Amino acid sequence: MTTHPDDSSVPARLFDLIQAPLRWQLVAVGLEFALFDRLATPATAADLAADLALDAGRLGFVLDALAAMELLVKADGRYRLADEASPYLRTDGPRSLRDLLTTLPRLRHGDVAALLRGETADAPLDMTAPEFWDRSAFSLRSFHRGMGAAAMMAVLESLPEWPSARRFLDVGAGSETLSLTVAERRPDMTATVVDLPPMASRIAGRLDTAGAAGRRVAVIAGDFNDTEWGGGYDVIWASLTLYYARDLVALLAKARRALAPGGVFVSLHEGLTAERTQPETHVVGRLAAALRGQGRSFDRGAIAAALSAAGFARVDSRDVATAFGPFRLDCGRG
Ligand SMILES: C[S@@+](CC[C@H](N)C(=O)[O-])C[C@H]1O[C@@H](n2cnc3c(N)ncnc32)[C@H](O)[C@@H]1O
Repeated sequence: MTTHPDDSSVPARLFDLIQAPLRWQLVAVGLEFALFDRLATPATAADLAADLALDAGRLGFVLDALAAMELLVKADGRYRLADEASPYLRTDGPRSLRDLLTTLPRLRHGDVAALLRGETADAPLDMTAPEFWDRSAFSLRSFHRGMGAAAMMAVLESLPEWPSARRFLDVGAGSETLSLTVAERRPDMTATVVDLPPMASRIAGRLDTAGAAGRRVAVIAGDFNDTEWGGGYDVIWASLTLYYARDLVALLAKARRALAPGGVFVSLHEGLTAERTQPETHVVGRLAAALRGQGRSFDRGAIAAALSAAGFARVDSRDVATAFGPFRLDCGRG
């Protein structure tokens, strides 16, 4: 979707950046006007403009630009949602990223100059408000359904312990999606998620309507630092959540105690390198949060070192490429 994908020279990258905010705005406009849902069936700009009370000529420019980005296909003057984009951009798509796309930019984008000057350009997040947790839950579920769970399942299914695993624990799960996928794919397994009470209640609500697989997923509501997790887990998973450990080594030691003999603790987090200037996805993506005083990224090797300090006899680490950036996988055994 970039102008010159083969040219990574500085001028080409700078020129491309002029377009980047426009690309994002086009997607945002597509969501705001439900263009992607409407174009599940082909329509002309005039058809759509009449429905939306917009000017057909101007709408045509927007639709052409979305077609240039290969999110729409234009043929004989009619536009339709590209097949490849459909599961992600339709509201009812099985992997709809709509909730993620409408919430995450509010956190990631910001007035960098104002934040740099120390002016608080945005209202602080109110973690006591139900709306905060609703938005987080919708955003995380969308992230997990659209891309997170697929990448995480690929990691889990690559573990040598996975075929014989029976009990799975997801610490700081954020949604039921990963555990439900485990339960659906593996009728011989049960899963447990731990999350803070407001998130746990939203997860439990979804599981209630998730049928037989949902009944094999248990929810523990509480702060993972203090709550009892039970024990005997074959695989304990923690992704993008260890920032909230009060004492990382103590939390990992707790995970180790909760493992069954032969079990494995698996962490998937960024691992910053090059003096915290790489990978770009995480450094730039988390810039606004960092400027708001919420910078929480791990350095590469930090989790592996904490696993050793927590008593794991064997720690293996490798890089994992995902649609949402490069990550470091750290596994603790023994
Ligand atoms: C960024 S999300 C990550 C969700 C998911 N693991 C993933 O990889 O996408 C962090 C999750 O950790 C949960 N969390 C944060 N602090 C927690 C704590 N002290 N105890 C339990 N869960 C916590 C949040 O509610 C949220 O669901």
